Amino acid sequence: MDEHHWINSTEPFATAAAATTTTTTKPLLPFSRLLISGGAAVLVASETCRRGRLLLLCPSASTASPAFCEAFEMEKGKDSRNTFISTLGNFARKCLFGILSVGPIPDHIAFIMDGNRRYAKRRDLEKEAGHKLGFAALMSILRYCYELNVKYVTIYAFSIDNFKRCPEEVKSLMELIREKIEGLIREESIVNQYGIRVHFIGDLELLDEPVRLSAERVMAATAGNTRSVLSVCIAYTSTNEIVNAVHLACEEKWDEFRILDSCGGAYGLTRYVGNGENGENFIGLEDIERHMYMKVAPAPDIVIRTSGETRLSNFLLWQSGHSLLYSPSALWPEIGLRHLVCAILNFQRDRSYMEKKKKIL
Ligand SMILES: CC(C)=CCC/C(C)=C/CC/C(C)=C/COP(=O)(O)OP(=O)(O)O
Repeated sequence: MDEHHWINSTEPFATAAAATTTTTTKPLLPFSRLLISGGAAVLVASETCRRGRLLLLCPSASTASPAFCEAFEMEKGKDSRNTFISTLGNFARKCLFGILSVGPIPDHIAFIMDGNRRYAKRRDLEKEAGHKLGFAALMSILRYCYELNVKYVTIYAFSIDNFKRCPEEVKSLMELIREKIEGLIREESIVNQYGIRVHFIGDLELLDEPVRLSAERVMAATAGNTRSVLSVCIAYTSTNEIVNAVHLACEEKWDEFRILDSCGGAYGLTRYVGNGENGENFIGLEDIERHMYMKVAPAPDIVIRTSGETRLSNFLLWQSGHSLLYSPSALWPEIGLRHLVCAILNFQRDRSYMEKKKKIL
């Protein structure tokens, strides 16, 4: 085999097309390997082979050298082994989920994705690579959640405090987030596969325009999806959410108050400020909850924070008063099926304990 070239693309056809002009030596996408041998160029990507789309770039495959053909056959063999293992894995996961579903499945799981940069640092990678791997981990975990019929998933993607990071990091993270947001509505995306409605939660005005526009596009495109809900908290903190909700609730009441008062007889004043027993609270719990960004989902049953941290870091403070907290020591890119299963088992144990306790009381 003469040469191996690595190329940076997830699109097989785009990759193949790009391969004629662009190659780099960095293995950015381990699955995509371009073998150039004996005048034949073939895209040998496990992903691609699995979907049966193997692309020959040479004018005729018969021009390929024996070395090339041998390498090609080896890749095909490896691929069928991988397919077998992944089919077996899917089957085992289905069985496991069937057993788990005998007990109660949480309606809503929230994730604080912590540890992308530490993961990158430990492996001598760029921070951005850590975030990319974090996104890949997120996609797997979302798939497991939706396979388990978890109706609501919420993720902490970017806090208002994260804007204080160095400008280059914020810029590259925002660019990555924009790219990933756009990807959410591609045909083959998990959002389309599982009919997920996506909400972006937070003070979206703080985002750069391209990111905000992408978020709005995704919200509009998925507004008709009803199977599950994904809430992406971005430019979000709980304190900001609460202050904003109180502010909107006050404005709403103030408008009502003015309308009532304009009818004469200080009607608004009597109703809200109080007249003996008839007086109502100016602002009640429901008035605030109606204006929370997170009104799109019930309170989370479980909050999972990776990297062993047990702080909430200004995430869903209003909503998580009764949530079970689960904090595996794995960094976010390392999160996997076992962590999700452990969290759900903890939830099921806690639920049955709470039910027993209620009966005793
Ligand atoms: C759907 C969508 C757009 C998702 C965005 C996904 C994504 C990868 C967001 C980055 C989240 C983030 C700041 C993680 C925390 O790691 P950290 O930087 O705090 O790492 P550290 O804890 O090691 O410092």
